[in-house]
Amino acid sequence: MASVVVEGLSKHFGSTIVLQPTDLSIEAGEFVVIVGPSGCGKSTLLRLIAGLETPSSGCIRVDGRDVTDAAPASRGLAMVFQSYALYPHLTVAENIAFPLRVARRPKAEVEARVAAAAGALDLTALLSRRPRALSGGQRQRVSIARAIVREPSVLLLDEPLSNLDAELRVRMRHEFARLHAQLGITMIYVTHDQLEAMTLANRIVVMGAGRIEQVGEPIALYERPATLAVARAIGSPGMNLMPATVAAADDDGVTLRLTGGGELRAPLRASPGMPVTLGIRPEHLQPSETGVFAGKVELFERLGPLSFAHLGAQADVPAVVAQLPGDRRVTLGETLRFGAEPACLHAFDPDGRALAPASP
Ligand SMILES: Nc1ncnc2c1ncn2[C@@H]1O[C@H](COP(=O)(O)OP(=O)(O)OP(=O)(O)O)[C@@H](O)[C@H]1O
Repeated sequence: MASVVVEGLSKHFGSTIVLQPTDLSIEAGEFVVIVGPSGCGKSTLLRLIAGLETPSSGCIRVDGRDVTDAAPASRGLAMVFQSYALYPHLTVAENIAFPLRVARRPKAEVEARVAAAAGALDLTALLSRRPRALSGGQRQRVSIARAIVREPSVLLLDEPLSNLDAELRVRMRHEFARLHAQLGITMIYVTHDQLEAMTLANRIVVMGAGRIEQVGEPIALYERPATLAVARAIGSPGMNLMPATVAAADDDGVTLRLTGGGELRAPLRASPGMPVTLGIRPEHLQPSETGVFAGKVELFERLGPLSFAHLGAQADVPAVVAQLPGDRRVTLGETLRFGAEPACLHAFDPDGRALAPASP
Protein backbone atom coordinates (compact mmCIF):
# COMPACT_ATOMS: atom_id res chain seq x y z
CA MET A 1 0.00 0.00 0.00
CA ALA A 2 1.10 3.54 -0.70
CA SER A 3 0.12 7.12 -0.07
CA VAL A 4 -1.12 9.28 -2.95
CA VAL A 5 -0.58 13.04 -2.89
CA VAL A 6 -1.62 15.50 -5.57
CA GLU A 7 -0.53 19.12 -5.45
CA GLY A 8 -1.85 21.91 -7.64
CA LEU A 9 -3.09 19.27 -10.06
CA SER A 10 -5.22 20.75 -12.84
CA LYS A 11 -6.59 19.77 -16.23
CA HIS A 12 -8.05 21.73 -19.07
CA PHE A 13 -9.10 20.55 -22.49
CA GLY A 14 -8.52 23.54 -24.76
CA SER A 15 -10.19 26.45 -23.00
CA THR A 16 -12.43 24.22 -20.86
CA ILE A 17 -11.19 23.88 -17.29
CA VAL A 18 -12.19 20.42 -16.11
CA LEU A 19 -10.14 20.37 -12.90
CA GLN A 20 -9.07 23.52 -11.05
CA PRO A 21 -5.68 23.35 -9.27
CA THR A 22 -6.36 20.67 -6.66
CA ASP A 23 -4.55 19.43 -3.54
CA LEU A 24 -5.42 16.06 -2.03
CA SER A 25 -3.50 13.83 0.33
CA ILE A 26 -4.48 10.17 0.69
CA GLU A 27 -2.79 8.03 3.33
CA ALA A 28 -1.42 4.56 2.68
CA GLY A 29 -4.17 1.99 3.21
CA GLU A 30 -7.02 4.50 3.12
CA PHE A 31 -10.30 3.87 1.29
CA VAL A 32 -11.21 7.20 -0.27
CA VAL A 33 -14.47 7.64 -2.20
CA ILE A 34 -14.93 10.53 -4.64
CA VAL A 35 -18.53 11.71 -5.17
CA GLY A 36 -20.11 14.65 -6.96
CA PRO A 37 -22.56 15.50 -9.72
CA SER A 38 -22.08 14.23 -13.27
CA GLY A 39 -19.36 16.07 -15.16
CA CYS A 40 -17.68 17.59 -12.07
CA GLY A 41 -14.32 15.98 -12.87
CA LYS A 42 -14.26 12.83 -10.71
CA SER A 43 -13.09 10.52 -13.50
CA THR A 44 -10.63 13.10 -14.73
CA LEU A 45 -8.98 13.27 -11.30
CA LEU A 46 -8.77 9.46 -11.18
CA ARG A 47 -7.42 9.24 -14.74
CA LEU A 48 -4.78 11.87 -13.96
CA ILE A 49 -3.62 9.84 -10.95
CA ALA A 50 -3.58 6.70 -13.14
CA GLY A 51 -1.53 8.45 -15.80
CA LEU A 52 -4.24 8.06 -18.46
CA GLU A 53 -4.45 11.87 -18.81
CA THR A 54 -1.60 14.38 -18.79
CA PRO A 55 -2.03 17.15 -16.21
CA SER A 56 -2.04 20.80 -17.30
CA SER A 57 -0.22 21.68 -14.06
CA GLY A 58 0.76 20.20 -10.71
CA CYS A 59 2.32 16.98 -9.54
CA ILE A 60 1.35 13.50 -8.34
CA ARG A 61 3.35 11.53 -5.78
CA VAL A 62 2.83 7.85 -4.98
CA ASP A 63 4.51 6.87 -1.72
CA GLY A 64 6.68 9.98 -1.94
CA ARG A 65 7.84 9.27 -5.50
CA ASP A 66 7.01 11.90 -8.12
CA VAL A 67 5.15 9.98 -10.85
CA THR A 68 3.75 13.00 -12.72
CA ASP A 69 5.68 12.11 -15.87
CA ALA A 70 5.87 8.36 -15.27
CA ALA A 71 4.14 5.89 -17.60
CA PRO A 72 0.89 4.43 -16.18
CA ALA A 73 2.36 0.93 -15.85
CA SER A 74 5.29 2.13 -13.76
CA ARG A 75 3.23 4.00 -11.15
CA GLY A 76 2.41 0.98 -9.01
CA LEU A 77 -1.33 1.57 -9.54
CA ALA A 78 -4.08 -0.52 -11.08
CA MET A 79 -7.44 0.67 -12.34
CA VAL A 80 -10.83 -1.04 -12.54
CA PHE A 81 -13.31 0.42 -15.01
CA GLN A 82 -17.10 0.51 -15.13
CA SER A 83 -16.99 -1.62 -18.30
CA TYR A 84 -15.10 -4.72 -17.25
CA ALA A 85 -13.07 -4.80 -20.48
CA LEU A 86 -12.38 -8.55 -20.28
CA TYR A 87 -10.94 -10.40 -23.26
CA PRO A 88 -13.85 -12.57 -24.49
CA HIS A 89 -11.65 -15.25 -26.10
CA LEU A 90 -9.55 -15.79 -22.94
CA THR A 91 -10.59 -17.87 -19.93
CA VAL A 92 -10.96 -16.31 -16.48
CA ALA A 93 -7.49 -17.59 -15.55
CA GLU A 94 -5.98 -16.15 -18.74
CA ASN A 95 -7.73 -12.82 -18.24
CA ILE A 96 -6.40 -12.55 -14.69
CA ALA A 97 -2.93 -13.63 -15.81
CA PHE A 98 -2.82 -11.15 -18.68
CA PRO A 99 -0.95 -8.27 -16.95
CA LEU A 100 1.65 -10.74 -15.64
CA ARG A 101 2.16 -12.27 -19.09
CA VAL A 102 2.63 -8.79 -20.58
CA ALA A 103 5.21 -8.16 -17.85
CA ARG A 104 6.84 -11.52 -18.83
CA ARG A 105 6.74 -12.97 -15.31
CA PRO A 106 7.86 -16.61 -14.89
CA LYS A 107 5.17 -19.28 -15.33
CA ALA A 108 5.29 -20.53 -11.74
CA GLU A 109 4.88 -16.99 -10.38
CA VAL A 110 1.97 -16.31 -12.77
CA GLU A 111 0.18 -19.45 -11.61
CA ALA A 112 0.71 -18.68 -7.94
CA ARG A 113 -0.47 -15.09 -8.24
CA VAL A 114 -3.51 -15.98 -10.37
CA ALA A 115 -4.49 -18.59 -7.79
CA ALA A 116 -4.12 -16.03 -4.98
CA ALA A 117 -6.10 -13.30 -6.78
CA ALA A 118 -8.81 -15.77 -7.81
CA GLY A 119 -9.01 -17.00 -4.22
CA ALA A 120 -9.39 -13.47 -2.86
CA LEU A 121 -12.26 -12.81 -5.28
CA ASP A 122 -13.91 -16.23 -4.86
CA LEU A 123 -13.29 -17.16 -8.50
CA THR A 124 -11.34 -20.41 -8.07
CA ALA A 125 -14.19 -22.58 -9.38
CA LEU A 126 -14.61 -20.42 -12.48
CA LEU A 127 -11.02 -20.22 -13.73
CA SER A 128 -11.60 -22.23 -16.92
CA ARG A 129 -14.77 -20.37 -17.98
CA ARG A 130 -14.90 -17.63 -20.60
CA PRO A 131 -16.45 -14.23 -19.76
CA ARG A 132 -19.70 -14.90 -21.67
CA ALA A 133 -20.42 -17.79 -19.29
CA LEU A 134 -20.22 -15.48 -16.23
CA SER A 135 -22.78 -13.26 -14.50
CA GLY A 136 -22.21 -9.49 -14.36
CA GLY A 137 -20.97 -9.69 -10.79
CA GLN A 138 -18.57 -12.53 -11.63
CA ARG A 139 -17.21 -10.55 -14.60
CA GLN A 140 -16.62 -7.57 -12.37
CA ARG A 141 -14.83 -9.80 -9.86
CA VAL A 142 -12.57 -11.06 -12.67
CA SER A 143 -11.72 -7.48 -13.65
CA ILE A 144 -10.84 -6.72 -10.02
CA ALA A 145 -8.75 -9.90 -9.75
CA ARG A 146 -6.91 -8.85 -12.92
CA ALA A 147 -6.27 -5.43 -11.37
CA ILE A 148 -4.88 -6.79 -8.10
CA VAL A 149 -2.84 -9.64 -9.58
CA ARG A 150 0.22 -7.43 -9.97
CA GLU A 151 -0.12 -6.47 -6.33
CA PRO A 152 -0.52 -2.76 -6.99
CA SER A 153 0.05 -0.44 -4.07
CA VAL A 154 -3.04 1.58 -5.03
CA LEU A 155 -6.30 0.43 -6.63
CA LEU A 156 -8.29 3.02 -8.59
CA LEU A 157 -11.95 2.21 -9.27
CA ASP A 158 -14.19 4.23 -11.59
CA GLU A 159 -17.85 3.46 -10.84
CA PRO A 160 -17.08 -0.26 -10.70
CA LEU A 161 -20.60 -1.35 -9.76
CA SER A 162 -22.76 0.88 -11.92
CA ASN A 163 -23.49 -1.88 -14.47
CA LEU A 164 -24.81 -4.29 -11.86
CA ASP A 165 -28.33 -4.79 -10.56
CA ALA A 166 -29.29 -3.61 -7.07
CA GLU A 167 -28.77 -6.95 -5.31
CA LEU A 168 -25.36 -7.53 -6.87
CA ARG A 169 -24.30 -4.00 -6.02
CA VAL A 170 -24.93 -4.72 -2.36
CA ARG A 171 -23.01 -8.02 -2.54
CA MET A 172 -20.08 -6.41 -4.36
CA ARG A 173 -20.08 -3.51 -1.90
CA HIS A 174 -19.49 -6.03 0.86
CA GLU A 175 -16.78 -7.65 -1.30
CA PHE A 176 -14.95 -4.33 -1.58
CA ALA A 177 -15.08 -3.79 2.16
CA ARG A 178 -13.75 -7.33 2.72
CA LEU A 179 -11.08 -6.95 0.04
CA HIS A 180 -9.89 -3.68 1.52
CA ALA A 181 -9.69 -5.19 4.98
CA GLN A 182 -7.93 -8.29 3.64
CA LEU A 183 -5.39 -6.64 1.33
CA GLY A 184 -4.99 -3.37 3.23
CA ILE A 185 -4.49 -1.72 -0.16
CA THR A 186 -5.03 2.01 -0.78
CA MET A 187 -8.27 2.42 -2.71
CA ILE A 188 -9.60 5.46 -4.55
CA TYR A 189 -13.16 4.86 -5.68
CA VAL A 190 -15.42 7.06 -7.81
CA THR A 191 -19.18 6.57 -7.47
CA HIS A 192 -22.58 8.22 -7.76
CA ASP A 193 -23.96 5.94 -5.07
CA GLN A 194 -24.61 7.44 -1.63
CA LEU A 195 -24.59 4.11 0.15
CA GLU A 196 -21.30 3.02 -1.41
CA ALA A 197 -19.72 6.31 -0.40
CA MET A 198 -21.09 6.32 3.16
CA THR A 199 -20.40 2.68 3.92
CA LEU A 200 -17.07 2.06 2.18
CA ALA A 201 -15.12 5.27 2.67
CA ASN A 202 -12.66 6.09 5.41
CA ARG A 203 -12.94 9.57 3.92
CA ILE A 204 -15.20 11.00 1.23
CA VAL A 205 -14.03 13.63 -1.26
CA VAL A 206 -16.99 15.70 -2.48
CA MET A 207 -16.36 17.41 -5.80
CA GLY A 208 -18.37 20.11 -7.51
CA ALA A 209 -17.67 21.77 -10.88
CA GLY A 210 -13.97 20.98 -11.23
CA ARG A 211 -12.89 21.37 -7.64
CA ILE A 212 -12.94 19.68 -4.25
CA GLU A 213 -15.69 21.04 -2.01
CA GLN A 214 -14.88 19.10 1.16
CA VAL A 215 -12.90 16.09 2.34
CA GLY A 216 -13.80 14.26 5.52
CA GLU A 217 -15.13 11.21 7.29
CA PRO A 218 -18.57 10.25 5.98
CA ILE A 219 -20.39 11.05 9.20
CA ALA A 220 -18.65 14.43 9.50
CA LEU A 221 -19.79 15.42 6.00
CA TYR A 222 -23.31 14.24 6.82
CA GLU A 223 -23.47 16.13 10.10
CA ARG A 224 -21.61 19.30 9.08
CA PRO A 225 -21.52 19.85 5.31
CA ALA A 226 -19.21 22.82 4.69
CA THR A 227 -21.00 23.93 1.54
CA LEU A 228 -24.37 23.71 -0.18
CA ALA A 229 -22.84 21.37 -2.78
CA VAL A 230 -21.79 18.93 -0.02
CA ALA A 231 -25.24 19.20 1.61
CA ARG A 232 -26.75 18.21 -1.74
CA ALA A 233 -24.25 15.41 -2.38
CA ILE A 234 -24.50 13.59 0.97
CA GLY A 235 -27.74 12.09 2.30
CA SER A 236 -30.61 10.30 0.60
CA PRO A 237 -33.25 11.56 0.07
CA GLY A 238 -31.41 14.86 -0.08
CA MET A 239 -31.49 17.69 2.43
CA ASN A 240 -34.55 19.98 2.15
CA LEU A 241 -33.31 23.41 1.10
CA MET A 242 -35.29 26.64 1.15
CA PRO A 243 -34.68 30.38 1.06
CA ALA A 244 -34.70 32.36 4.33
CA THR A 245 -33.33 35.56 5.83
CA VAL A 246 -31.48 36.22 9.09
CA ALA A 247 -34.13 38.22 10.99
CA ALA A 248 -32.10 38.67 14.18
CA ALA A 249 -28.81 37.56 15.68
CA ASP A 250 -27.39 37.35 19.20
CA ASP A 251 -24.66 35.40 21.02
CA ASP A 252 -26.77 32.23 21.16
CA GLY A 253 -27.61 32.13 17.48
CA VAL A 254 -29.87 33.51 14.81
CA THR A 255 -33.57 33.80 14.09
CA LEU A 256 -34.20 32.66 10.54
CA ARG A 257 -37.32 33.87 8.72
CA LEU A 258 -38.47 31.59 5.93
CA THR A 259 -39.15 33.51 2.73
CA GLY A 260 -42.74 32.22 2.73
CA GLY A 261 -43.25 32.97 6.45
CA GLY A 262 -42.46 31.24 9.74
CA GLU A 263 -39.46 31.71 12.02
CA LEU A 264 -36.90 29.34 13.50
CA ARG A 265 -34.03 29.67 15.95
CA ALA A 266 -30.69 28.09 15.03
CA PRO A 267 -27.40 28.05 16.98
CA LEU A 268 -25.51 29.60 14.07
CA ARG A 269 -23.62 32.83 13.50
CA ALA A 270 -24.62 35.40 10.82
CA SER A 271 -25.41 39.08 10.38
CA PRO A 272 -29.04 40.28 10.46
CA GLY A 273 -30.45 40.81 7.00
CA MET A 274 -28.30 38.17 5.32
CA PRO A 275 -30.18 36.01 2.79
CA VAL A 276 -29.44 32.34 3.46
CA THR A 277 -30.43 28.87 2.30
CA LEU A 278 -31.93 26.91 5.18
CA GLY A 279 -31.33 23.16 5.18
CA ILE A 280 -33.04 20.36 7.11
CA ARG A 281 -32.70 16.63 6.47
CA PRO A 282 -35.91 14.57 6.00
CA GLU A 283 -34.96 12.39 9.00
CA HIS A 284 -34.69 15.44 11.28
CA LEU A 285 -38.25 16.68 10.78
CA GLN A 286 -40.46 15.87 13.78
CA PRO A 287 -44.29 15.91 13.70
CA SER A 288 -45.34 19.09 15.54
CA GLU A 289 -48.60 21.00 15.87
CA THR A 290 -46.69 24.27 15.83
CA GLY A 291 -43.96 23.43 13.31
CA VAL A 292 -43.24 25.78 10.42
CA PHE A 293 -42.79 23.04 7.83
CA ALA A 294 -46.23 21.99 6.60
CA GLY A 295 -48.08 20.97 3.49
CA LYS A 296 -50.41 18.52 1.82
CA VAL A 297 -48.97 15.08 1.14
CA GLU A 298 -48.49 14.83 -2.63
CA LEU A 299 -46.48 11.62 -2.69
CA PHE A 300 -46.03 8.96 -0.03
CA GLU A 301 -43.30 6.35 -0.35
CA ARG A 302 -43.41 3.32 1.97
CA LEU A 303 -40.09 1.51 2.14
CA GLY A 304 -41.03 -0.91 4.93
CA PRO A 305 -38.95 0.15 7.92
CA LEU A 306 -39.59 3.81 7.13
CA SER A 307 -41.62 6.07 4.83
CA PHE A 308 -41.15 9.40 3.09
CA ALA A 309 -43.90 12.00 2.80
CA HIS A 310 -43.44 14.58 0.06
CA LEU A 311 -45.30 17.72 1.03
CA GLY A 312 -46.33 20.11 -1.73
CA ALA A 313 -45.40 23.76 -1.59
CA GLN A 314 -48.07 26.16 -0.33
CA ALA A 315 -48.21 29.93 -0.46
CA ASP A 316 -46.43 30.38 2.86
CA VAL A 317 -44.38 27.17 3.19
CA PRO A 318 -41.84 25.49 0.92
CA ALA A 319 -42.01 21.91 -0.42
CA VAL A 320 -40.33 19.41 1.87
CA VAL A 321 -39.70 15.67 2.20
CA ALA A 322 -40.13 14.22 5.70
CA GLN A 323 -39.18 10.78 7.00
CA LEU A 324 -41.84 8.92 8.98
CA PRO A 325 -41.94 5.54 10.72
CA GLY A 326 -42.72 2.61 8.42
CA ASP A 327 -46.05 1.86 10.12
CA ARG A 328 -47.37 5.42 9.90
CA ARG A 329 -50.58 5.61 7.79
CA VAL A 330 -50.96 8.70 5.64
CA THR A 331 -53.63 9.70 3.13
CA LEU A 332 -52.71 11.62 0.02
CA GLY A 333 -53.88 15.21 0.36
CA GLU A 334 -53.68 15.09 4.18
CA THR A 335 -51.93 18.10 5.73
CA LEU A 336 -48.90 17.28 7.87
CA ARG A 337 -46.91 19.72 9.98
CA PHE A 338 -43.34 19.34 11.21
CA GLY A 339 -40.83 21.17 13.37
CA ALA A 340 -37.11 20.60 13.88
CA GLU A 341 -34.58 20.69 16.69
CA PRO A 342 -32.50 23.88 16.31
CA ALA A 343 -29.29 21.80 16.44
CA CYS A 344 -30.39 19.92 13.31
CA LEU A 345 -30.74 23.05 11.17
CA HIS A 346 -28.16 23.98 8.58
CA ALA A 347 -27.85 27.33 6.81
CA PHE A 348 -25.64 28.49 3.98
CA ASP A 349 -24.60 32.02 3.04
CA PRO A 350 -25.14 33.48 -0.47
CA ASP A 351 -21.81 31.96 -1.59
CA GLY A 352 -23.00 28.51 -0.48
CA ARG A 353 -20.75 28.31 2.62
CA ALA A 354 -22.18 26.86 5.81
CA LEU A 355 -22.75 29.35 8.63
CA ALA A 356 -20.40 28.80 11.56
CA PRO A 357 -21.81 27.56 14.90
CA ALA A 358 -22.76 30.31 17.35
CA SER A 359 -20.41 28.95 20.00
CA PRO A 360 -17.58 27.03 18.37
N1 LIG B 1 -11.23 14.56 -23.70
C1 LIG B 1 -12.05 15.53 -23.30
N2 LIG B 1 -12.20 16.66 -24.01
C2 LIG B 1 -13.03 17.65 -23.61
N3 LIG B 1 -13.74 17.61 -22.46
C3 LIG B 1 -13.65 16.51 -21.71
C4 LIG B 1 -12.79 15.41 -22.06
N4 LIG B 1 -12.89 14.48 -21.10
C5 LIG B 1 -13.76 14.96 -20.18
N5 LIG B 1 -14.22 16.17 -20.55
C6 LIG B 1 -15.18 17.00 -19.80
O1 LIG B 1 -14.68 17.18 -18.52
C7 LIG B 1 -15.75 17.25 -17.58
C8 LIG B 1 -15.46 16.29 -16.45
O2 LIG B 1 -15.53 14.96 -16.92
P1 LIG B 1 -15.40 13.71 -15.96
O3 LIG B 1 -15.59 12.48 -16.80
O4 LIG B 1 -14.16 13.84 -15.18
O5 LIG B 1 -16.64 13.94 -15.01
P2 LIG B 1 -17.29 12.96 -13.94
O6 LIG B 1 -17.47 13.77 -12.71
O7 LIG B 1 -16.50 11.71 -13.84
O8 LIG B 1 -18.69 12.69 -14.61
P3 LIG B 1 -19.62 11.38 -14.59
O9 LIG B 1 -20.03 11.21 -13.17
O10 LIG B 1 -20.76 11.76 -15.48
O11 LIG B 1 -18.80 10.24 -15.11
C9 LIG B 1 -17.01 16.95 -18.34
O12 LIG B 1 -17.69 18.17 -18.58
C10 LIG B 1 -16.52 16.32 -19.60
O13 LIG B 1 -17.40 16.62 -20.67
